[in-house]
Amino acid sequence: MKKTGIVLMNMGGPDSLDAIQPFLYNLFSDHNIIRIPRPIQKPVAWIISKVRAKKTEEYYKIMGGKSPQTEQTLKQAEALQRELGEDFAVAVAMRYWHPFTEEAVDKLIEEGVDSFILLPLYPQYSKTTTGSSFQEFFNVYRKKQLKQEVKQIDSYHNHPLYIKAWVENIKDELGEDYKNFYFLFSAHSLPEKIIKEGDPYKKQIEETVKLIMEYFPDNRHSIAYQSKVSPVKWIQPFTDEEIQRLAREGIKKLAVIPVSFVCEHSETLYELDVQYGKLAEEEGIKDYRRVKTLQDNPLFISALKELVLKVVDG
Ligand SMILES: C=CC1=C(C)c2cc3[nH]c(cc4nc(cc5[nH]c(cc1n2)c(C)c5CCC(=O)O)C(CCC(=O)O)=C4C)c(C)c3C=C
Ligand SMILES: [Fe+2]
Ligand SMILES: [Fe+2]
Repeated sequence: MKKTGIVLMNMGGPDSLDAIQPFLYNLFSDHNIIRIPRPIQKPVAWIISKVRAKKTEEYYKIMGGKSPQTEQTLKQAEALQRELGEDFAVAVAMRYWHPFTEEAVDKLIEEGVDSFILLPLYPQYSKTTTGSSFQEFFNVYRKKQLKQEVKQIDSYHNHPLYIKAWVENIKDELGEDYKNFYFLFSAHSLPEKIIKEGDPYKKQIEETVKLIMEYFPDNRHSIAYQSKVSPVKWIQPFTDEEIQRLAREGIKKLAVIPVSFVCEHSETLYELDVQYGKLAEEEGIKDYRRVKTLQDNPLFISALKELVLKVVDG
């Protein structure tokens, strides 16, 4: 019987306070995410990770000492495995922390898979995220001299079930009162240069938002970008500045929708909930809500299943 290996790709997050610096070192060593001249990338990554770890530690402490990303991604993998059944084997491949891509590939080889499907947990494609995970997979694939067929799913920012999962989470959070909320979609920002080089990420975010808003024709909305890291120019408006602008406009009921994320981590639990929740309160926004990420929402897991089956049917 043939078996297909699903490589469920995500960023990964520190699973303890001690893991923060090595996690950051792996991240800053990646030329796809931050372009430091190659000969000095690793030593510079070591220095930046040492410095940044101190700041980052503060918010992982508030989150209970670790990122919940790994646990939630493993839950998504279990749910997808149940949906797909025994002709498939699902393994999680994290880019910057355990379980790493090589661990996922070893697990799938042990399970005897005949082919691989690469499935990123990034609905919108960016070469900094999905592109980097694909590259890492092919590094491992070449190193192990594998021969199995590989297919990849680049993005699914407009998949109807992915859109419906967001609609469901928004209505679950806001209830009957949803019509009275301003919707602020917050996506991870990127250096402007990457978009100018042709990265489809921003266009795909805009399309996801347009499709979600077809279900909410009477709500006002806008898009903003969060989590700028380096001193270069990043895509704007920034989420905190947009919250301040909306407060000045007199918005009192604000729903923030973390549209580029499918599980919880520092960008949602610390930045959106703690930092921007406080900012919204200070700015006079009376009802600030943050819609939860999709995690193992059955509609989202069905979207992933459909994407896989479409590739298999080919
Ligand atoms: C250095 C530049 C970075 C780019 C470009 C970038 C793009 C990018 N990131 C995500 C999603 C996540 N990033 C997360 C953490 C994180 N990202 C960067 C840097 C860049 N990201 C850093 C330094 C960190 C560590 C935290 C910090 O020090 O601020 C996470 C959370 C990990 C966790 O806590 O579990 C996510 C998720 C996307 C989607 C993206 C581009 C589209
Ligand atoms: Fe990031
Ligand atoms: Fe980030």
